[in-house]
Parts: sequence; structure tokens; C-alpha cells
Amino acid sequence: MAPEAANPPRAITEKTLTDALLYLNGVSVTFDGFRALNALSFTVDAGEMRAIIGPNGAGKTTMMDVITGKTRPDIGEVFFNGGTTDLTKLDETEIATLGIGRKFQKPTVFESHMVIDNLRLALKGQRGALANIFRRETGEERDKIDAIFETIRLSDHRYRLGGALSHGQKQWLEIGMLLAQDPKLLLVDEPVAGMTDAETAQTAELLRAINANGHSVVVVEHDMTFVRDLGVRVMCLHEGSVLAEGTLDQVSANERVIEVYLGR
Ligand SMILES: Nc1ncnc2c1ncn2[C@@H]1O[C@H](COP(=O)(O)OP(=O)(O)OP(=O)(O)O)[C@@H](O)[C@H]1O
Repeated sequence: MAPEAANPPRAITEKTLTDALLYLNGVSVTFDGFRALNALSFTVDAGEMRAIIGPNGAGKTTMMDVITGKTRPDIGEVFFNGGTTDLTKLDETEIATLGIGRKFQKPTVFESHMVIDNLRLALKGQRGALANIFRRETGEERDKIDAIFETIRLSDHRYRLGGALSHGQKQWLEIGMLLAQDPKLLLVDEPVAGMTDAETAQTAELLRAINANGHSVVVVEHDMTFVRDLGVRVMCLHEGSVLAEGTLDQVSANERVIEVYLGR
């Protein structure tokens, strides 16, 4: 077997704890005796984008639930920001405030509000959400909204209603709403499900641009064309653990990955 075909997961060390933006070590979650996560360990570096693949039931959603505080691990460590913050001690709101944004599979934009108001509502601030719509924004906020529109390619759609956008555009708007909150880490769950091929390709570009702007990104996705377009490190989960990690070519050449996920 070629050495790169083995691609075992990277070892977790003290150094990876202090260097990593996100660090999971030995995380297990059991539902009614069923192990959804089984001693799951991996790290994500600051500025890294990582794709996660794996069969249905591999534990991908449970992994995101653990990172965002929705599910507590039975055992294991989950640290953020170079080991400084123990996420298992925080609730969902505290974790979101720390800078971890999550995009669920289905778009949830405010359909009866204009696209630009969706972004205004999402802007981080002490004021209430409605106040964000009705008051005049500062120059800085306007620049930020313009920059987000540029990234999510919806500049020409800002005065349309959220509900009038295509499925793909709604997904991009929701990603923009997350960006308005300046996340350090974005967790994105199957963003291209239901998108056209053109939208899928644009979504890969969009996430690459977001990552190039300094946001770390973890994307769960089954669409291998999209994962290839992302061009990032890939991790395959199976039965709640990391089965293989490496480039897409390395992971797709792994015999076990072919057996349990990609098929022959
Ligand atoms: N709240 C729960 N109660 C009981 N079992 C659960 C619960 N949540 C998840 N599971 C089980 O844990 C396993 C892992 O589920 P999870 O949703 O994390 O997998 P996944 O990799 O996201 O799958 P998919 O690709 O289908 O979304 C599955 O067998 C699922 O049925």
C-alpha cells in the first residue's frame, strides 16, 4: 500500500492543544446505549478549512452538536482558542458569542424581510434586533454589509425579499448572516444539498473566500465534486471516530473509506 493511502488521523499532542483553534480529544456520546461518538479526536487550526465526510449515522451532526454545546459529551475534552476555553462548560449562547457560528442544512432566512434587513438583523451589537433595522447604520456597518454582500454575491439582490431568493441564494444569505457576527469558526452542514451544479461551484468559491478572509471553516458534505472544489484537508468519520484524514485523493484511496462510504 502506498504510504499516503494509509493516512491515519493526526496524533493529538499537548502542542496541538495549545496551537489548535478547536481541539476534541476522546469525545464520546451515547444515546440509549448507542455510541454516536466514540473517542473522537481531531483538531482544527486557526485559519484552516476542513471538510468532513462519512456515511449516514457516522456522527457528523452529533459532533457539531457537541462543539456548539447542544449535546454534552459523556467523556472527553472540547477546547477552543488554543486550549483556553473549555466548551463543555459553556451553554449554546455562550459558545455562539465566543465566535462559533453554525449553519444548519435548511436555510432559515427571514423571508418577509428584505435581504439587506436580514443582514442588518444579524449584525452583532448590543441593540435589539428591530432597532438594527429601523435606525440608520453607521458608516462602518454599511461597509461591513457591503463587504458581506460582495462575499456572498448578493449585492444585486439586497432590496428583494428574502423569500424571493432561490434556494442557493438563501443558503448564501444565511452564511452572510453568520459572517455578520464575525465568527472565528464556521460550522456548515451540507450547504450544497439541493443546489444546482452552478450554485454548488459558487458555494465552494464563496467558502474559500471566507476562509481566505481568516475564518476557520468546518464543512460537512456528501457531494464529492464540491469537496474536491474546496481543495482542503478531508476527514472521514465512521461509527463516531475518525477513519481517515488527508487530501481528498488520499482519503478516497483508503480501502476502509471505500468500503464503508464511497463504494466500489
Ligand atoms: N438524540 C438522539 N437520540 C438517539 N439517537 C441519536 C440521537 N441523535 C443521533 N442519534 C444516533 O446517533 C447516530 C449518529 O447520528 P448523527 O446524526 O450524528 O450522524 P450523521 O453522520 O450526522 O448522519 P447523516 O449523514 O445522516 O446526517 C445515528 O445512528 C443516530 O440515529
